[in-house]
Amino acid sequence: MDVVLEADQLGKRYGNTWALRDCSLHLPAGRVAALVGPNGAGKSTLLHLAVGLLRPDAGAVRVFGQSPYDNTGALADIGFVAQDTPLYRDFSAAELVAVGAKLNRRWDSALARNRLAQLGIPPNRPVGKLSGGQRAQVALALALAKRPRLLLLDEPVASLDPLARREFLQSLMGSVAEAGTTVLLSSHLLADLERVCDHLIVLQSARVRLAGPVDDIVAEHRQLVGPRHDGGPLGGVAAVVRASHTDRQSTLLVRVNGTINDPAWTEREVGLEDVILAYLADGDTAASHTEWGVPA
Ligand SMILES: Nc1ncnc2c1ncn2[C@@H]1O[C@H](COP(=O)(O)OP(=O)(O)OP(=O)(O)O)[C@@H](O)[C@H]1O
Repeated sequence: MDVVLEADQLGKRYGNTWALRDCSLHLPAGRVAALVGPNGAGKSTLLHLAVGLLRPDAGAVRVFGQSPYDNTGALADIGFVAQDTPLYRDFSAAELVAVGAKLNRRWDSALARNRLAQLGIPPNRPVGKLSGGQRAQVALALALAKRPRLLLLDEPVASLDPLARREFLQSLMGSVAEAGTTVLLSSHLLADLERVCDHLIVLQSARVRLAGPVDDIVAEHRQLVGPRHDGGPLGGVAAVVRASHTDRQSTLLVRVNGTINDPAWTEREVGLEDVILAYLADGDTAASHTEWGVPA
């Protein structure tokens, strides 16, 4: 299994606060990975470390076996679209495509032009005068034209309308499947991610909560409904991720490590979105309450 991106006890700190901590994960080649987590969880920080814009304060990140901060040569193989898709605002889309051709080894101008024409993006208007969604489309077309082996996208579809979002994700899937590109994209739109991603990384409060292939993650989790359960071991259950109770009944989202043989429990399969929400639901906000001087 070729590993494209690997983090080992990776950490980044701003002052006394860790934006990312003890992050260990690997992303195999050819995967389309979703990076999810609440605001401030550390998603952009991880992407910025992976593209060499930030230097780790602990541990290491390697992309194609190299540290991206120390080996700028590796950047030729990485495409990155930052959050809010920054672009040179006085340049037109056509000019940006032409500049890209001068700056990149494997640039596919035809791909960018065709995409932007199909989307009806005016080629000669300064991109600063396009709508936010149109600007995002320009940035994405440029990232695809680079023909990267690893594509990092920080909330790429946040400013797109629903139709454009669907179209973008479909065409992203098409072009990455054709070229075998590995993709890591952060988003809050879980339903979109469930459709297109085959790998998942969940960050919360600067730490990795869950990471791995989507099929394995879904297969390892179940919803159990049964008599009220206030703790204690359950056969076949490795961990209770989330529990809700009425007087007589408990509904548990669990990670299983065997067969649930107790007939008192009704077992149901769960979707990826349910699993993600269960992991994110028990967020730790105590520190924030302390900082604001209000009771938790
Ligand atoms: N330049 C900075 N200086 C100080 N703290 C920062 C800086 N950049 C990020 N942080 C902090 O690091 C943490 C992680 O931020 P990050 O931008 O990685 O989160 P995120 O998961 O991408 O959030 P969002 O979904 O809101 O984009 C947050 O607590 C944030 O306030």
